[in-house]
Amino acid sequence: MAGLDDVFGDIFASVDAVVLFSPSGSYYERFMAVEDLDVVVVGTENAVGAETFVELPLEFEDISERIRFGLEGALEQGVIEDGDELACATSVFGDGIDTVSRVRADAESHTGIYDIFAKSRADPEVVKAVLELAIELGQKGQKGKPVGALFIVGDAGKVMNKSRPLSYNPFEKSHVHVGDPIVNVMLKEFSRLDGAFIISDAGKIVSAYRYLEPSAEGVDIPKGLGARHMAGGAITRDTNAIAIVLSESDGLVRAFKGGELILEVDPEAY
Ligand SMILES: Nc1ncnc2c1ncn2[C@@H]1O[C@H](COP(=O)(O)OP(=O)(O)OP(=O)(O)O)[C@@H](O)[C@H]1O
Ligand SMILES: [Mn+2]
Repeated sequence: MAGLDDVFGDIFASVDAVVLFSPSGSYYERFMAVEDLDVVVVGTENAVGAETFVELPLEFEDISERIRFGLEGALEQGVIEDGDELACATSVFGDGIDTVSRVRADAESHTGIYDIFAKSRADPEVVKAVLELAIELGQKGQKGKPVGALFIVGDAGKVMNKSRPLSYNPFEKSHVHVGDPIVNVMLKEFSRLDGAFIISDAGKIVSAYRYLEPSAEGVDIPKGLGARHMAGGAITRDTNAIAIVLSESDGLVRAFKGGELILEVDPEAY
């Protein structure tokens, strides 16, 4: 098989590190036995007790997302560097690792996605569901027309204290959660209406039609955007919530945390 090693070997020749996605213990040990090799383990938990570990809040189904997200986290934690050549090994079909992909770490492609998932108070599944919903709304609009929407996720008690109702709250006595298909239909329907959705750390829809009243002092938002983005950004400085905002005017989905814009994605690119 020397011939195949020559060809496939290019994938891992002279890499700076090997990144193992959720390896088994014995698989990890085999890499640790290789001299002078930097090994980074990425996964939802550090099941192998790896020295260098990057936590993924979710086991991403999409392989390129899984790798992109893992590398962004690894860059953030300083365990790899911009420009590093990496052999990323993950499972695509089975339980074990079956695929190697050579990827160059690129700090420029930083999306901020790691920050909103890994460092938020809210459950990562909830953040993901709301982000997906905003992206879907951005792609489809409401009956073909562009819509805007504002979702405030996490730290709901404090957010409620810094806001007031614009109208009766249709979620008042309900116990519904983001991610349920029926709830997503409701949220899309209500997105035509004014104000913000307030969502708890665990994903419960606490309220719709909420008018946010944070102090907006010193919050910077991109030029051309108005009150929705200002209110969304500012509430994340006053509380530990994150804001996910779909702009009706430019169609982009943005996320704010700690008063800062940390993620900007074009729904059409998904
Ligand atoms: N303080 C607030 N709290 C909750 N919702 C708000 C607040 N201010 C504005 N909105 C909502 O945002 C909508 C759009 O407002 P505006 O055009 O000023 O925002 P924007 O940042 O330019 O967003 P877009 O890009 O979607 O137009 C309003 O109709 C209202 O529903
Ligand atoms: Mn506007």
